Amino acid sequence: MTDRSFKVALLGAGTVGSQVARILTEDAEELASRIGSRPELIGIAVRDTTAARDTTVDAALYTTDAEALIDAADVVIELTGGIEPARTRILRALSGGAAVVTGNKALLAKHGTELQRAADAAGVQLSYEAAVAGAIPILRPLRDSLAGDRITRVLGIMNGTTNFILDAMDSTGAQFDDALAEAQRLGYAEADPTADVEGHDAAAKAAIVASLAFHSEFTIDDVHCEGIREISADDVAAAQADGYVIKLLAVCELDGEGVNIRVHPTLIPRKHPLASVRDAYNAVFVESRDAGELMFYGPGAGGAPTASAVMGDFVTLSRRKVLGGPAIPDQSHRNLEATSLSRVVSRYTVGLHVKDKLGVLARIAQVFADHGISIQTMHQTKHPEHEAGEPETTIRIVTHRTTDERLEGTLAEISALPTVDRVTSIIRVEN
Ligand SMILES: NC(=O)c1ccc[n+]([C@@H]2O[C@H](COP(=O)([O-])OP(=O)(O)OC[C@H]3O[C@@H](n4cnc5c(N)ncnc54)[C@H](O)[C@@H]3O)[C@@H](O)[C@H]2O)c1
Ligand SMILES: N[C@@H](CCO)C(=O)O
Ligand code: NA
Repeated sequence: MTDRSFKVALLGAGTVGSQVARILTEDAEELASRIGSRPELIGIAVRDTTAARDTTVDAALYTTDAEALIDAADVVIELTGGIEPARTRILRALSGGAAVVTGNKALLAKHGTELQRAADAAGVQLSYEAAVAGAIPILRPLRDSLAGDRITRVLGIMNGTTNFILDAMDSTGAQFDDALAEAQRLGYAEADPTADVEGHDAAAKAAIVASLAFHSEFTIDDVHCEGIREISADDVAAAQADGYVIKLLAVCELDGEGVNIRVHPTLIPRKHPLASVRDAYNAVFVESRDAGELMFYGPGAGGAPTASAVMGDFVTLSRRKVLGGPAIPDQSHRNLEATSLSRVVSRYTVGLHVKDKLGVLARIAQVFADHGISIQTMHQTKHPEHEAGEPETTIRIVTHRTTDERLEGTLAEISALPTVDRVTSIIRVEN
């Protein structure tokens, strides 16, 4: 079997692409045995062929002519990132009959349907395990291992940078800015960490996960997204005092006839399995009708770990190519709609900065009651006796379950009270 070969084109030789090139080169024999045919790396598309690179990879493979490479390939591995020209190149590969592996979450979360339709039309495989939670096998478990079950909810820590920051704040009491600087120093965060910190990276991954878990088509525009920039050391300390840890969670859950998809900072009990996910690790917690609760854990980023996921897809679809099995077509037959956040029911912690005066607490509690929100706990920080001026204090309220809409109305009224200075934080609580 291994005397036959097939042609592989790699697009991009950055953090992940360079690791894929290394594995394709170093493990050529082993891969040929696993696939049953020899993968021949015919070229690596880069922007600059003269840049310094890994010497284990044949320098003659680098080219700037991505299109010629794609047209000659049986399998295309896209690791350049961004929307264009990645989208056009993947469509070109698929329509030309090449199978495609990509880790491009930004592209999939925007144009996944278009790419899947192009793959279906050509009868070729499109695989993207690396796009969500790096090395962690999560997309194929959702699509294949759980194909006979019914998933009800997925909770995920799907961004390594923000988990590193929140973990540093939790374990050292660091402020957000200092933890972010440390994440940048260690190379976890991008030079421009906006997509990580604002939750957009996790939102793209949530859209991809929700599409597979609920057999429907969702894009990043269907995801409600809040980042972690507003989380303070005080929020983290208050969560700790109550037995919680703050994580940036991606939540995808059945909501009536639809699916609610959201990314936001969340308090989770310290005994929840997701609470123990430290540093830049990722984890995805899946709840389903028959399997019950499953957790997938591991490195969610980095060159070699992400290359492992790319290679897993590569070997799997190459085997299918060699053995002649059909590609797995689009699985979005349920056509569920994304639902609005306003009716999602959740518990909340609310921080308020207020005047420390007779009747303030009672007045605030009354507004919650007027809006039908039940308070679980209310905690007031002791005012330092030595401070000059009108005494002020911080109160922290944990609510029972309510809707986002109802909480918004309550806080609008509370913010307008003359004794209330400002709402310092609103964080959801997950059980
Ligand atoms: N780095 C990770 O931890 C990680 C994890 C999961 C998924 N991903 C995804 O994998 C992909 C690659 O990520 P990365 O970290 O290797 O990025 P990177 O920026 O390190 O590498 C991308 C490379 O592609 C090159 N490139 C960009 N446009 C090109 C073009 N038009 N033609 C040829 N080359 C071009 C760049 O010069 C760069 O060398 C992205 O889609 C990313 O979202 C990365
Ligand atoms: N910036 C991403 C890389 C992996 O997708 C993260 O921090 O998780
Ligand atoms: Na993965």
